[in-house]
Amino acid sequence: MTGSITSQPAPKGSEQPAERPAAQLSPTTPPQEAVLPPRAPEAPAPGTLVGSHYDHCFGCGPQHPAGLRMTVVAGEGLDVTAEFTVGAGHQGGPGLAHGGLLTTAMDETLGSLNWLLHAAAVTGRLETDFVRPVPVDSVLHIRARITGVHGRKIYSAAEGRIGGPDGPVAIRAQALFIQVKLEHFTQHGRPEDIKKALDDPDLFKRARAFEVNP
Ligand SMILES: CCCCCCCCCCCCCCCC(=O)SCCNC(=O)CCNC(=O)[C@H](O)C(C)(C)COP(=O)(O)OP(=O)(O)OC[C@H]1O[C@@H](n2cnc3c(N)ncnc32)[C@H](O)[C@@H]1OP(=O)(O)O
Repeated sequence: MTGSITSQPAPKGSEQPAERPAAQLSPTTPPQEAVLPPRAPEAPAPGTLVGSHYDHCFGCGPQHPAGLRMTVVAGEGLDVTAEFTVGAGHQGGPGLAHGGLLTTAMDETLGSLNWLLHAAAVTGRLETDFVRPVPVDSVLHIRARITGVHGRKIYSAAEGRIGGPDGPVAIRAQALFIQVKLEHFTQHGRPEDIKKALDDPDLFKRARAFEVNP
């Protein structure tokens, strides 16, 4: 049996106000005062891999057993490119990518941009528009760029295309990342994972660098 959603009259007192408030900018749109800073001296050279920030990250960790294992390449400016191959294990509808996983791929790519500023930052807000379905076996070609920085807030945007790097857009995303100090991880993360992470000499080097230059 198929059902349909019937419209009910709104309860008394819940009517829309006669005048709508003026359209507001999305919190992922940089304010006028935002700037585009230069790449950090430590930023990966254009054309080179940005590198995983944590071996067990679901998005980029090479040791994650079921993660997306994404690799991201630094662009010439405050931009990166990445590819995500949609496998059979990534399905939502039959033969189609799950939207949440596509969002994860966008989040991971957008998060990689912060390395170009040598900033440790976490996603505060992520908005996605799913423009067309993405079939299993497609490669999602993602291009992402920083659109502005204001204080601790890093604004960015990305598109994911299918059928080639210049193919039609399948997904768009805008994000607001917030710079955090090392304590964000050490205070909130599961202690055994924090200990393991701090024991990793490479990660520790990066984390220390953030601590002295947050
Ligand atoms: C030992 C191990 C070392 C590891 C070294 C590795 C380092 C590199 C790891 C990178 C990892 C990336 C991984 C992939 C990307 C994720 O998946 S990150 C995981 C998902 N995100 C999270 O878990 C974040 C959870 N949220 C939080 O912890 C806190 O809300 C935040 C985001 C840190 C902000 O809290 P806060 O520091 O107290 O700052 P707060 O004053 O609330 O906000 C600052 C500003 O941002 C604005 N803001 C904050 N949230 C929002 C929002 N949702 N919407 C709009 N505006 C907002 C505020 O309004 C405020 O604006 P102003 O007043 O300054 O104008």
